[in-house]
Amino acid sequence: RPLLWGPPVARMTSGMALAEQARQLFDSAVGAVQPGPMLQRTLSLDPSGRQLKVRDRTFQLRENLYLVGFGKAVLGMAAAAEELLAQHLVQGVISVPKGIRAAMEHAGKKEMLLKPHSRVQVFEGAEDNLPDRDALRAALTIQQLAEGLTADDLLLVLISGGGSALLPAPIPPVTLEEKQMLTKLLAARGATIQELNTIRKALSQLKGGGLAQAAYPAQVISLILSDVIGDPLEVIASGPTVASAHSVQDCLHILNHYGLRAALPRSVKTVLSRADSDPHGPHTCGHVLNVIIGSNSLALAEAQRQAEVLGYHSMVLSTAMQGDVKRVARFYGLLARVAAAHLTPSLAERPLEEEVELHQLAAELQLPDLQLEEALEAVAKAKGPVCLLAGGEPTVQLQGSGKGGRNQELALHVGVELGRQPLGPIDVLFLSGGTDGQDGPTKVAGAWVMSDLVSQASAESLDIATSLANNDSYTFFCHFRGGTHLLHTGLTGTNVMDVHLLILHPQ
Ligand SMILES: Nc1ncnc2c1ncn2[C@@H]1O[C@H](COP(=O)(O)OP(=O)(O)OP(=O)(O)O)[C@@H](O)[C@H]1O
Ligand SMILES: O=C(O)[C@H](O)CO
Repeated sequence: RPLLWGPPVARMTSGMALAEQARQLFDSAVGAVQPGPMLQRTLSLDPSGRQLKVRDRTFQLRENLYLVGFGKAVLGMAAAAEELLAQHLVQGVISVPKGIRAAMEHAGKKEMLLKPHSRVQVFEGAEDNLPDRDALRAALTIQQLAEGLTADDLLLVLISGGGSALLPAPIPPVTLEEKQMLTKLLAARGATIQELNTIRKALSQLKGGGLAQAAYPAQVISLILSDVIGDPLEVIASGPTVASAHSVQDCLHILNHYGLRAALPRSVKTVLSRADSDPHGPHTCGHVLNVIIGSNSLALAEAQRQAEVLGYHSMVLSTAMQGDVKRVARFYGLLARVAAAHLTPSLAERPLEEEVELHQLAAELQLPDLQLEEALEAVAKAKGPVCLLAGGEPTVQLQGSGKGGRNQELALHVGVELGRQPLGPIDVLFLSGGTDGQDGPTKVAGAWVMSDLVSQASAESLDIATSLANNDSYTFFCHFRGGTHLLHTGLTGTNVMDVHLLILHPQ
């Protein structure tokens, strides 16, 4: 790929060349949160091979190491952990998504696969991110392993997004089907991941610190790849190694809010009413070390570094992008317009109205870590190509029956927004991609657009409004310019939400 390492950015002008660079930046973000490098950064063995260092803590190894894991990125994490610690590993059990081994083999990603004689037993389950019988079998095997440990043992727990569905262990008499149904209903009614996981914790034996308690008195080291904004330990995969702080009142409030309280199965009511009188109270986790080993901000930091190597002035705007994709797209459209005017103050009039709307929208979106002022100041000083980065997980209100994902839908909306405003002599590119490589139920990670999207689409007789109304962004991008605006990465083996890139390149 000569373009990727080709001439400096200042001499690159064509859209495809910019797209190549955007793709390179996206790849560098994903590369920073690959399981192998992340584990190697976190774990190290002393020269005798008998002491395991995890950040600033040390643990004695004497063939006493066990491993469990659950989540979409856990196969590669387990492979990397076994590579490093094989001589001490007694036994392991992981629960990973259905078909992931075949997909990784197919993609030639050997580093994501366990060796043929691995001591780690693999369960695949939770198709469509819903708990199922296979995931239940995995959870019971993990629970048995944890319960059999002694004070001399060390349990390494590998956790990533998707872990909740891959570790279902409902508290009797709640059944798997009841839990599945409740999870589905809450998700369909728009419950946030915090709300969803509060309910999951209340109904589970292993979530909310339950796994850590099952492993007691063994020492527990939990290595966590975050797929939740703000990296809250108790929310990611429903915090199986984190003391739980939710109350029954919280659960009832959530169930009420989504109109589910009246129709609750008797079993769920029974478990919730018992929780209030639990004599042991919340789990304690003094024997646990929880470590976040990767997150969206780590991925963005690497993309920012890489952008600067390529000659861009680069800034991270936010790692907490959330809210409806249409509003997030409007935000990026306005930002592009205002930033473009800052880059060419002599040519463009200052877009005061847009600036006011941009700040209003930023306040409404409530992005806790947004660096808008700082970014605009940096752009004003830049006098050259600029790359603004953000991450998070906007939401799509599904109305149509088309095929798409939130990244492709966001990119399509941003393309429309970019077409609304004069941007002056500046090439603008926006890219949105899911770091797991799979945007919704499609085979691509996302898409990229430039400010000529609307005119190009109409030249190709493609109707953007209809595609958007039907949530059909994937079909749109498959046709648009022969599919060249789709971001094909294949499954990446990691998962730290989405990455957004806004490039402004003076012509
Ligand atoms: N046709 C569609 N158009 C746009 N978005 C869609 C469409 N179908 C599904 N989605 C969105 O895809 C998302 C689910 O896909 P995906 O599995 O990538 O996300 P996820 O559940 O957040 O998992 P992860 O955190 O691993 O990315 C939901 O947010 C859903 O609204
Ligand atoms: O598994 C889960 O609960 C979600 O992916 C959030 O971590």
